[in-house]
Amino acid sequence: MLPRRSRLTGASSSDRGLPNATVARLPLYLRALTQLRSQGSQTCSSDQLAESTGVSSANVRKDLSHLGSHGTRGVGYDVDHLRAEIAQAIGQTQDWNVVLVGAGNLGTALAAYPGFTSRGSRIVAVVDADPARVGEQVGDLSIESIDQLETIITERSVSIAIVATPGQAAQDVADQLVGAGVTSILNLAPVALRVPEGVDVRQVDVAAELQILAYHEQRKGHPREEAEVSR
Ligand SMILES: NC(=O)c1ccc[n+]([C@@H]2O[C@H](COP(=O)([O-])OP(=O)(O)OC[C@H]3O[C@@H](n4cnc5c(N)ncnc54)[C@H](O)[C@@H]3O)[C@@H](O)[C@H]2O)c1
Repeated sequence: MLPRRSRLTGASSSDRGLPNATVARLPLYLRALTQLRSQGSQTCSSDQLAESTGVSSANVRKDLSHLGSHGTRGVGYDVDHLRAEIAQAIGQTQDWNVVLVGAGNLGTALAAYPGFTSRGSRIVAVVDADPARVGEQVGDLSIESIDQLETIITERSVSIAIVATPGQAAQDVADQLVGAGVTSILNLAPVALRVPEGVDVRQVDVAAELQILAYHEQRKGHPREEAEVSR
């Protein structure tokens, strides 16, 4: 039995190559470069990439230097070449098949979103534990039973899963996913998943992001309150 621990990918430097902070920004550059290309640009500067991604120019240059791309002085980066390099680095030279578990409010909204495909991930199955939901149409897919999970993962070459179940079901679902061969999980449920070594977990929590913004809002309000008191 492999050791299991609560594990989130992305908190520190990756031991497999690029720093995790760089990996997290590469999709932003790819999106910006795709847009530049569609507007007819053949070259771009680090300042342009910084502007359209919200990353500092210094970080853009540092991130791209990890790929061996340094640009040409006075010209910048070749858009097509850089797109190809980034796509290669983040594995977007192939489509990744994704299974989505939990066809509730959040799950169905994600499953019906058509924008993942153009960015390298394709939801190939939506599964749910509620028999009443099985057969219901979500976007192009019809909801399948959780009992089919293992077969779906094997037959459709799924390596990535999205967990959109209630928190109390998420660990059990993660165990089933890992048991069936999934090695990357995007967890939307508000629980820390325990997974074996070699399985990557990313956690997305909009409520936590809002709490961070609330913290900054509170800090912004603080000096104003002090100014009012001192008047
Ligand atoms: N990450 C975020 O920012 C964020 C935002 C909103 C909600 N959430 C979380 O996302 C999850 C889903 O939220 P929702 O509003 O869509 O909930 P929901 O209740 O509408 O849907 C949950 C679905 O999961 C299914 N389910 C339950 N147990 C299952 C199992 N063992 N296997 C397969 N399917 C199972 C249910 O039948 C249901 O269809 C919750 O955990 C919620 O807290 C996260």
